[in-house]
This record gives sequence, structure tokens and C-alpha cells, in this order.
Amino acid sequence: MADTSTLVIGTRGSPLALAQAHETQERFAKSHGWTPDQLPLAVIKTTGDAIQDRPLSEAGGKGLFTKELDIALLEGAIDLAVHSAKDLPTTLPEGIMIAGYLPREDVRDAFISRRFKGLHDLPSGAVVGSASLRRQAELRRLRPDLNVTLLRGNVQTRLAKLERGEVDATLLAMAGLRRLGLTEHVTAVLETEDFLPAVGQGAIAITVRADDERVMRAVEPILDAPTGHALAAERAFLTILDGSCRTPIAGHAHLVGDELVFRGLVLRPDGSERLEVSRRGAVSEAVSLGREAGTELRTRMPPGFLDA
Ligand SMILES: NCc1[nH]cc(CCC(=O)O)c1CC(=O)O
Repeated sequence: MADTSTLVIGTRGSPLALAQAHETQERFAKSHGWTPDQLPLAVIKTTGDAIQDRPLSEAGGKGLFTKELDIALLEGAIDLAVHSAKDLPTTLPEGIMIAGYLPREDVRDAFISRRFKGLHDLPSGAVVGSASLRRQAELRRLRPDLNVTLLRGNVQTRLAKLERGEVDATLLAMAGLRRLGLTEHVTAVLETEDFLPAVGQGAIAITVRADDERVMRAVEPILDAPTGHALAAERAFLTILDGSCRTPIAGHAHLVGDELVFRGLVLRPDGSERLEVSRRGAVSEAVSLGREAGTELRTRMPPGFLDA
């Protein structure tokens, strides 16, 4: 391994992943005065990057974006990995842990269209593309008259498909658009009350080797505690419901004063049914709060809901 003042950052190669890795370097520069050459980037291609034609839920789920980075961490080729928290599986491989999260970006989803001002201005039959089961199901629930289709690719690819007229509208995370400097494309921002984000949306997770205290100590000053509390609740909620990665699930926690306020929901993929839960509690209870919310939804779900 390199000397004590060098850490190799592992990242995927997509423009968003690179922006997140650069943000991590900048936060190290601010808090430690480290220059980018002390934090070299190792760009690692993941299985998920190669799959463009199918929903990832069908191809094998979230681990597709993390497996190669996990291996690089465990082999010592990198010292930390930078991920969109939203894309991290609930269970990580033995020997790897989440050190924490950078301060969260905007958690909301954006509505993007060239011709229509908002979700409710879309004419019946309009084509709305998304790769997210959660967004597809919420769209179908709010507007059963729309033609909701699969739209894959990275953020830029999706915007290009929209420009070419392949779809009338799409939804993307504000966080990614902000980090890429692409907010000029946003037509309307969907408030969390109306359109609940995915668990982890807007947060950047840093993973490390579970036994590497040197790296953990170095990373600690750039981590954000409020984001950590929110993510603890959200990920605990997801863990309880994660029976199938084909289930549309949303969950969001945030601090109000020193209290954690959480909302979560599950939907049938066709949008015909939607179950919602909310909880408030102390930050110290973040994990049990998330678990209880998940358990409540499980008990309220009709048989077969998760397999629909
Ligand atoms: N699954 C793709 C993905 N993973 C993270 C983001 C955006 C950034 C974030 O949510 O933190 C996106 C694109 C999107 O949902 O628009």
C-alpha cells in the first residue's frame, strides 16, 4: 500500500460517478489540505455499466454496480470507494463497510420535458420513460393514462433520448443533475410530499475495508452526521422490505431539529396499490425506526404484494 498520505479512490467511470469522486477529492482538500495527486482515482468498470438494454432489476440488481469495486477494495487495489448510496445493496460483502456519507444533495426527483410543463400537463397516452421501478409505479398511480416505458442509460444518454423525441418526458434525480451541472434541463421539481424519493437518493456513500482504521480515520472529517442518521433509518427500512429487488419502494428520512422524520412506501408495479408509513423518533433510534416502519408495511401488505 502507498504511504500514509496517499489514498486510492475507486470509482465507476460514468460522468456522475466521476463527479462524485471529484467531490470527494475536493472535500479532502478542504478538510485535510490534500492535493488530488494524494488521492489518485482508479476508474473501475462494473458489470452494471455494460448492461443497457434491460432493467437492472432483471439483470441481477444493485450489486452489479458494486461488485468490482468491492473486489478492488478487498484486494487492496483501492483504499476507499465512492458510490451513489441509492445504488448500494443493503448487504455488503464480508470485510467491507460504509464509513459514512458526504453531505446530502437535493433528494427530490425532477420532471424533464421539452413540451410539457409538469406531470399533470402531460396529455393522455404521453410516453414517459424511466428505468426506476419506483418512478414507473408512482407515475402509473398518479397518471394511469400515461404510457410508461423503460428508459435506460446514464443521465446524459437519457437526456439525449428525450431530445431525440424517443419519450415525451422523463424523471431524474435532482442530485445527479446538480452534480453534473445539468439543472438547466429541469422543467419542474417534484416535492417529496408528492413523489417520495428512493432510499439513499442524493447521498454519496464511502465504502472502506472494515478493518482499515487508517482509512476510516482519514475519511471521518469529510463525513456528514445528519446524512448518516437519515441513511441509517432509510437503509434499515429497505433491508426489511428487500425481499425482492423488483418491488417499487421509496423512503426518505430527514432531521427536524434533533428529531428524525421518516416516510416510506411500497407500490404495486402497476400503480394499482400504494401503502405508506410514517415515523418520527430520536436520532439514536434511527435503525429501529426504519426497521419498525418496514415491519409495519410488511404486516399491512396483502399476500403476494412483494412478488407482484
Ligand atoms: N440509478 C442511477 C442513479 N444513481 C444515482 C443517481 C442520481 C444521484 C442520486 O440519486 O444520488 C442516478 C440517476 C437518477 O436516478 O437520476
